[in-house]
Amino acid sequence: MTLTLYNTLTRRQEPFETVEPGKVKMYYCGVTVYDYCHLGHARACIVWDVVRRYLQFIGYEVRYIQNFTDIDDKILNRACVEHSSMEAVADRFIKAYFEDMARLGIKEADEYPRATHTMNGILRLIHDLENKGFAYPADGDVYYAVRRFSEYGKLSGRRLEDMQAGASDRVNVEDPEYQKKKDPFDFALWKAAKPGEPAWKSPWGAGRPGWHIECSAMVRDRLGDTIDIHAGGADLIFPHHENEIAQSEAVTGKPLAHYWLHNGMVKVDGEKMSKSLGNFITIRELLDRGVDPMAVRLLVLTAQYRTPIDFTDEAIADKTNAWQTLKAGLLFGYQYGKQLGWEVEKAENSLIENPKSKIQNSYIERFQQLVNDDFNFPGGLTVLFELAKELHREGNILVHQGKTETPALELQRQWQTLVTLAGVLGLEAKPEIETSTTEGLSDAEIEAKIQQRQAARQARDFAESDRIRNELQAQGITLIDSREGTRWHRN
Ligand SMILES: Nc1ncnc2c1ncn2[C@@H]1O[C@H](COP(=O)(O)OP(=O)(O)OP(=O)(O)O)[C@@H](O)[C@H]1O
Ligand SMILES: [Zn+2]
Repeated sequence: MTLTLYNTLTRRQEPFETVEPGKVKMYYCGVTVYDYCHLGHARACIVWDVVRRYLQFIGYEVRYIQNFTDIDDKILNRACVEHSSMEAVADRFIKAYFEDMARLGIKEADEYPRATHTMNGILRLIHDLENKGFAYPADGDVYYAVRRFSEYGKLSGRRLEDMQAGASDRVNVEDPEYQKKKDPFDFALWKAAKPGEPAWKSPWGAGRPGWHIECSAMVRDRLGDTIDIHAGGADLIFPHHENEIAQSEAVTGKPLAHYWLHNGMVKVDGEKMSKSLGNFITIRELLDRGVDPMAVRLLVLTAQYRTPIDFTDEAIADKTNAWQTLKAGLLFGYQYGKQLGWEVEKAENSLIENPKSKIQNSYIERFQQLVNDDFNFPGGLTVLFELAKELHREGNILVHQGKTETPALELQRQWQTLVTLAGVLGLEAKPEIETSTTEGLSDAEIEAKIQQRQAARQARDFAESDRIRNELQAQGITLIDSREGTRWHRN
């Protein structure tokens, strides 16, 4: 079974082959930290989190780096409005980033480089570009000479000539940057310090780096000249990633990344959800409303990762329902394991030690076959839902008939498979939280209530009998009356 990926660079789906066998070097262009993260960022972070988890699941050792852009005009503007510093604004929103992502169950990257901590690498790259004739200083700024890089446009498929035709009437000749550039398409690698702005020393005078060079330097610093996967949102293909390629490859003469992968946008009424457009909902707002983080994950994973998603309240409601189904399957073992004679804790531990030993089966194979096709997570999810529905059905049979159709050991394997595959997608149901509402009543207490209700019924006190039923229902316990007596189950 081979993993094949759609590569933005070649516009084809290709077999995945790494530079070093068994190892993946992966870089994701993370957030510019000037505000809380919105659902668009959540999508990007969830997609790359799951890509990393999946690569690990199929046996790769993954080194995953995600940056924070902590030098930017937008951060400076916010600092100015708040009478604060760029560093303070960045620190605040980096802290918020970690809080939000933890709530969504995003695993931390191996490292989170920041532009401000990569200044030497940035200066070295600009220096090398200048030495090789790809950069020129202009009045304290330094620009990249786009026309010197013959492959410019290879990622986005844009040709300078076409862009020129389209852009000629949009160029602002009054713009001071325009005056300094030799060509309107050249872009800033270094910007001369402006009064009151943070600045770093450089051979071209005090200033700060441009956005694109930050990433080129961080990739090189942490991962080397050529990496396996460079990821980011589709909005970054041009100019950001095109410029990263121009900068890095002009210096090293080697490909920056073999696979360029891009997640589709979260949209609102057809437009990109974006901080700058103001049409966003933050992750914390959404979760504070009571939306389950796993419903957000499902919203992201039920769409192919490259296609756009429309964010609507209905979509969230729909995924919340879907999560209930999956959750029921994931909690099966905790709910019925003891009754079925499993040793749940032992089984879980052995899963952690050796996830594949216990669960080699056709479900895993099918899951892998589906996901190997360009990270088809929606396909993979169908396997999870199949397992969850089956377990849910067996749970109902157990409650009503006192035994299951499928042998207990087979059910245990199915449950373990479901938990493992869900873990690959970062989907987790926490038994201590999910069952906490019923934890107040032990099995014996529930039985006692049922006895009381039985007595009330015999005394034809149906109001009292209903009261007890409703009281139990409110605590997540359903009663089922039959000729043999009353059975119960936790919902
Ligand atoms: N609406 C969105 N849907 C999917 N991914 C997004 C969306 N908005 C941003 N991203 C991705 O999130 C990452 C961080 O984005 P960044 O902080 O640069 O946001 P941004 O695009 O500048 O913000 P905005 O456009 O909201 O002002 C990038 O990889 C970007 O492609
Ligand atoms: Zn980047």
